Amino acid sequence: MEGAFLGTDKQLQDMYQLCFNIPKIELHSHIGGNLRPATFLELAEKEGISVDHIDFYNVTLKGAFDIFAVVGKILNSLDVLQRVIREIVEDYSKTNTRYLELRSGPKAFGENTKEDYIKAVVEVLEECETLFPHITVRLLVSINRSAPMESNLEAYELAKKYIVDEKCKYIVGLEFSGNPKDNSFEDYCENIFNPAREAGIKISVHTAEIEDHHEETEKILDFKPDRLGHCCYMNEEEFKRVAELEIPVEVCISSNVGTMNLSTISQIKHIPTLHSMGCTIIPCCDDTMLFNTNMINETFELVNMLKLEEEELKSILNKGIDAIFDDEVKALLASET
Ligand SMILES: CNc1ncnc2c1ncn2[C@@H]1O[C@H](COP(=O)(O)O)[C@@H](O)[C@H]1O
Repeated sequence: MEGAFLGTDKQLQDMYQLCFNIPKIELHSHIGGNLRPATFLELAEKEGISVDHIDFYNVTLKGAFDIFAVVGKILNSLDVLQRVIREIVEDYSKTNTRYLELRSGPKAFGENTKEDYIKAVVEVLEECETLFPHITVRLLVSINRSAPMESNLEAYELAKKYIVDEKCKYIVGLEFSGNPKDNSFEDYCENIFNPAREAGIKISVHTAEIEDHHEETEKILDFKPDRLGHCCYMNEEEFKRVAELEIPVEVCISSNVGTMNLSTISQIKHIPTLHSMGCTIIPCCDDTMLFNTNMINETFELVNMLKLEEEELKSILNKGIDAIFDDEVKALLASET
């Protein structure tokens, strides 16, 4: 594998093959951003919703939230939700992803409640165990910074019910996401994240996805989530704290190129910085549909970005196993590698 970065065709092919073969884990994957493109177009047509305003070749942060607005209209029943999840799991399984933590905010469709949404996810994940036996799939319940507090409180109560009271193996934590321009992490600590932590619920937080959010970043690092997502716009002090606190970071290369308005992957600096400081980094897709990506691609781009040899890649992926939220599966995956 040595010299793969000089980039002869054979070396690149070998590295790509390795990125396919190597067992992968995905810890940052939003259901609403992972529809198959064909399914998205089929559903939009069925609902008579125009997608002409969407530029799929250049998805920026604004473009991403334009797409989520459309997804919110077409992903409008439990049947569609279950179909979408089945397709997502099948596609991840085909990329040799062995463990997948999906994330989503529960929604009420028509007569159905948000709890019905959670039940439908659990039901289809159970079904996927038979359909796609080589991949284990779990859910993080999203706390959405763009949604009203009441709606997030309901999502939290549901997460607590399924994780703590019912010990449902399919739901393994909370995550904080949504349009980073809306509200602040701190707004959700008193009613959601502090009690969640006390109840033993694991938490992943989108952090520094946009510029000049240092005040929020400080509060997030003070809280010390179990994992962070993105960390695109941190200053030196913040990177140092992530390293000292040993918080694993979900890194999403293709997504960052889009949301940071970059023209090439080589312009990404935060991932090499995190890596050079000894942080655990886990390559993830974020939204496969929006950023036209998959786990093989994200792994391959990480290898190129950090100029990794095969053993270094294995070591990064192995370290990531320790960051997954399902402790039982963690032990199983660790024993297999
Ligand atoms: C591009 N980077 C991102 N930054 C912040 N939040 C994101 C995101 N990508 C996705 N989401 C969050 O996930 C929701 C869609 O999935 P669900 O409807 O919950 O399944 C989006 O509406 C947004 O809140």
